Amino acid sequence: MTDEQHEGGFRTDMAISVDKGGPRYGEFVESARLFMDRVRAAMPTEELVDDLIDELATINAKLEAVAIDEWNSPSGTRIDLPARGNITLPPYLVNRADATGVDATLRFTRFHLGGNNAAHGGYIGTAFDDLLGMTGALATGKVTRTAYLTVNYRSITPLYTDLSVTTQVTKVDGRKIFVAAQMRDGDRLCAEADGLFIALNPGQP
Ligand SMILES: CCCCCCCCCCCCCCCC(=O)SCCNC(=O)CCNC(=O)[C@H](O)C(C)(C)COP(=O)(O)OP(=O)(O)OC[C@H]1O[C@@H](n2cnc3c(N)ncnc32)[C@H](O)[C@@H]1OP(=O)(O)O
Repeated sequence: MTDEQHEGGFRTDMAISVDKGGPRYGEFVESARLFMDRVRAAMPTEELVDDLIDELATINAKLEAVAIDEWNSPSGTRIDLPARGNITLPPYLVNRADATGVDATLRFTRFHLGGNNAAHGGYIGTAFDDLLGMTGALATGKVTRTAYLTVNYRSITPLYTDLSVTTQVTKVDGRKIFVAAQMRDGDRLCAEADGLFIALNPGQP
């Protein structure tokens, strides 16, 4: 897909894929996630920091050599991988997805730490935004964009725990898709959200 073909600010066809980046792309993304966790948890010596800067310069140069535009990258389009292979998103697995809503399992790790072993509220909002955007897309067959998203934090959201996220379409009114979501640790409600997503018109920036 070229820049001209994507018709506006978001993909019109979502450009989903299962093979870009090859069979070990998922392992690569998980290694990058583990690296982010390790950085967050590290108390390195000065010498180790020197070493790591050099090693990372080599890795970053290799990745710079294969950089590609957002419309064609595997990140965000690999629907066979957690969070579509997008390291920006907290890793979730979709268990069910249809026009009425989505059920997913999500696990926050050290990278997503807010404080006192609990997840950062911004990452909870990020997870809701993406899964509700997916809900809007599946409800309409179109790309949708967040108009508003309200998050209520009801109880502490733990790290290293399988959390369930459930989303529902509550109302569709033309281009407006009203949605809701809940994040639970077992039976305990950790956070809930409601939002409005707007189906983009063709060519809309
Ligand atoms: C199983 C695997 C499948 C995989 C399948 C792939 C799935 C792949 C998923 C990807 C998931 C990514 C999910 C990321 C989602 C973002 O994060 S998007 C980024 C964050 N959001 C933004 O940047 C949005 C910025 N705002 C805008 O661009 C524009 O304001 C909007 C939201 C597009 C609306 O503008 P517009 O299209 O010109 O529409 P406009 O005429 O203003 O409003 C339309 C209607 O909505 C109402 N409205 C608009 N905004 C509001 C508001 N804030 N409050 C109340 N009403 C509002 C208007 O009043 C109007 O109502 P009516 O008069 O029709 O009754």
